[in-house]
Amino acid sequence: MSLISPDDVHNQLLVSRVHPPDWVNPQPSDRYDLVVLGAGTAGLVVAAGAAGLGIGLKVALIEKHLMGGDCLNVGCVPSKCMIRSSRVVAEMRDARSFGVIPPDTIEVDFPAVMERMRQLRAGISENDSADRFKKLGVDVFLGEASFLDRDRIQVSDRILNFKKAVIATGARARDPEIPGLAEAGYLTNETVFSLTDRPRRLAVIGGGAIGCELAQTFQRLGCEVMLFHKHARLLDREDPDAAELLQQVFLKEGIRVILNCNIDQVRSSPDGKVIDANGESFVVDEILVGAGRAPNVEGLNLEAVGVNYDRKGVKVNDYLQTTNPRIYAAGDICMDWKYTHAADAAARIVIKNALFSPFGFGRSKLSSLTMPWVTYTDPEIAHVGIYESDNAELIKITLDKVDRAIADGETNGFIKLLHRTGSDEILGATIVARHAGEMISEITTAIVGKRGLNTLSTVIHPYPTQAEMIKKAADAYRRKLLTPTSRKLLGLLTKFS
Ligand SMILES: Cc1cc2nc3c(=O)[nH]c(=O)nc-3n(C[C@H](O)[C@H](O)[C@H](O)COP(=O)(O)OP(=O)(O)OC[C@H]3O[C@@H](n4cnc5c(N)ncnc54)[C@H](O)[C@@H]3O)c2cc1C
Ligand SMILES: NC(=O)c1ccc[n+]([C@@H]2O[C@H](COP(=O)([O-])OP(=O)(O)OC[C@H]3O[C@@H](n4cnc5c(N)ncnc54)[C@H](O)[C@@H]3O)[C@@H](O)[C@H]2O)c1
Repeated sequence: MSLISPDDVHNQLLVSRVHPPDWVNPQPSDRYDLVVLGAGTAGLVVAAGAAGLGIGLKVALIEKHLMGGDCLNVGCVPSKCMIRSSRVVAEMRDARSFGVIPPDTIEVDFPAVMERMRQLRAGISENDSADRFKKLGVDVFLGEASFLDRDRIQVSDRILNFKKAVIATGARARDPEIPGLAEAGYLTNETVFSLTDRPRRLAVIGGGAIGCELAQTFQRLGCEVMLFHKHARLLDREDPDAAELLQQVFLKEGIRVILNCNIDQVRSSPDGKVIDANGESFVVDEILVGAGRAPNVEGLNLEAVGVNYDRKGVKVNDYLQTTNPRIYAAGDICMDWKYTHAADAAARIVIKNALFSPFGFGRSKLSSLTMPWVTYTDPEIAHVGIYESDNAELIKITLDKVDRAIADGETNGFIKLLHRTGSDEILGATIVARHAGEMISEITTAIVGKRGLNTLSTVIHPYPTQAEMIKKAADAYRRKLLTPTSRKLLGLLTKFS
């Protein structure tokens, strides 16, 4: 049976790279300096980073399913490919406002959208391939890893002795435990990208990152989408104005958003799957669940090595060390930040702390990271640092003041920038814009480089770009500094100039 469906040429290429069917696990070394469990982003970065140093470290990497993990196979990559197709649809629907006459009907060839995604995903997969890691000097083992005792890990018929180990086994869709849901059947991120036919009516459970990105994508690709969310607003952990703006976009695009929802049960009927919620019954063809994540701890036998965990994942300290000091963890298995770039950053910390910090000297901390994130809806919502708080002053600039956004017809958005009261120190920002993800790094760079709004206001931004919004925010800060006295002083200066 194929490891990922459909069993077409693209998925065959993918599998040939990330879980080659004819792979023979190597004879293990006597003792590994590092054994990495899980070959998603975190595991791959740890293994490549340690082996790639060229200092003779013995590194083993174990993967039970597909190397590349969620991001490549069933997460970031396939979702962003589909989002791109769905943006084309949105642009075509909106074409008249640009003076372009669209065809009478805009047809979406859903199987072709999915095939494009599979083709691009297979193309990208080489980077995460077993062959590449073998060439880097990593011993790649395909099979399920399990700790035997404090020194040994078992994978299939091989036993690996380790000095240090890294748990990077990631997370999976959390079962929302709704009566009847399992019996009726549902999709998760592990199965939704295998669809080849478009469901006519799709329910999405969960209005977080997965739910929002995919609800909009499927609606634009021609499904009737109903989005069920527990809380009073979508993306409830994001800036409320950003979430409100997105909600308005969703409603305008025809997504049915059911908020404050409590799903009583799911049942099957001749007409489809019925969701009973908030006193109503909703009939759909497929249900996609994006209701948070559960850590992949099962089968690891963590008890044998004294690694503590709970329903949120493996417990780590700020150095990413588990309760067994020789075992570290990185990525979705142990972190609240469930992002590929966060897994990557954590993996780098693990390499440093596990291998290059004798007696604990020079260790790096997870809490020292400045972590941005982006929800790739349209418009995108990007965030870094703090949200609005009493100790910070807010500057808000809307995109309708930015020439390039006006020219692009993309004025639905804003930047909210927070700086320390009485100083130009940037504490956080939320950007809502079509390409907000491309803009947030300027703010992250400023925060990491300890540069404030005074510096940003001296940075020349090419005209016309939407990122000028950031410069406008910095200029607004400078204007706030002008007091009646300083204005008088400036007046005097002009007199003598
Ligand atoms: C739909 C979706 C879209 C996303 N979009 C984005 C995005 O746009 N940007 C972003 O930054 N993040 C995104 N994410 C999150 C991102 O995919 C994860 O944060 C990232 O993949 C975490 O990497 P990881 O290495 O910790 O875990 P994973 O990628 O889950 O990798 C863990 C690996 O361990 C393997 N494994 C598990 N148990 C064992 C075992 N016992 N033995 C051996 N191997 C094992 C698994 O098979 C898996 O390959 C998205 C996630 C989803 C679901
Ligand atoms: N662009 C990105 O970086 C990106 C994209 C997708 C996913 N991710 C990562 O993947 C992780 C998982 O995403 P997610 O969307 O599953 O989790 P999430 O935690 O972001 O959102 C899930 C939401 O579903 C709600 N929910 C839970 N049970 C429910 C129920 N029975 N009915 C209605 N609503 C319910 C929760 O209250 C929550 O708000 C996220 O933490 C995110 O970091 C990142």
